[in-house]
Amino acid sequence: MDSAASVALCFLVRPVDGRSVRDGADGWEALLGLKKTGFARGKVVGIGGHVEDGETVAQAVVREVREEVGAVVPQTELHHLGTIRFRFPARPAWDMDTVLYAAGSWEGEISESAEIAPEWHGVNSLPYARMWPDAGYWVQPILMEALAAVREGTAGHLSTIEITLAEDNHNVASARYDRAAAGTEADRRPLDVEPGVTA
Ligand SMILES: Nc1[nH]c(=O)nc2c1ncn2[C@H]1C[C@H](O)[C@@H](COP(=O)(O)OP(=O)(O)OP(=O)(O)O)O1
Repeated sequence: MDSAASVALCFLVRPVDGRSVRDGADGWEALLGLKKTGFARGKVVGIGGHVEDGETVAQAVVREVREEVGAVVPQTELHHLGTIRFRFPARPAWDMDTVLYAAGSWEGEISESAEIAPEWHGVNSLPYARMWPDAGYWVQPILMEALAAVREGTAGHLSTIEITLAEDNHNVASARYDRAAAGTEADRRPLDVEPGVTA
């Protein structure tokens, strides 16, 4: 049985100061965070975390964003972008199935928490040297999907990404990125289902 943990991440995106929502990718930045505690401490990561018992995936990502960086994202503002399967063959307890979202609208100020120091980065100038080595395979393409969803409201593509970590649980053994055929707007709705239940 696949016992990977259920995790959800949300990329908040905004136009760079003085730029318009119609600008190309150079005019946009995304919220990442320096992990200060526990798993992946010292790495720059996406904002999010584990789905807890009794929560839907969408409820979990809203809660994690609020806990980690203080922003309140209405579930109606979540754009579903796809899923990443992180596999750690040398440490299967760390396996994660991670649902990806974007949001371009939220309430409250972004602020630091005990777990995360938030950092805005241009979507074309990501801090790869401070991220997981696998970030180079998937973060930028996912942010392009995020921009399409948030800026243009297009249905876009749902992505399925498979990252298998090397024996050191840090470097990449293999990476695969599949973009589904462009979906419908309905595919973009928040995944309002319990973890493990197929939407
Ligand atoms: N290879 C990898 N590359 C990457 O970029 N992010 C990864 C990754 N493997 C795991 N992650 C991310 C997905 C998820 O957001 C996070 C899980 O870390 P944590 O255990 O810290 O989760 P939580 O923030 O939920 O912690 P809790 O608050 O204890 O639930 O790590």
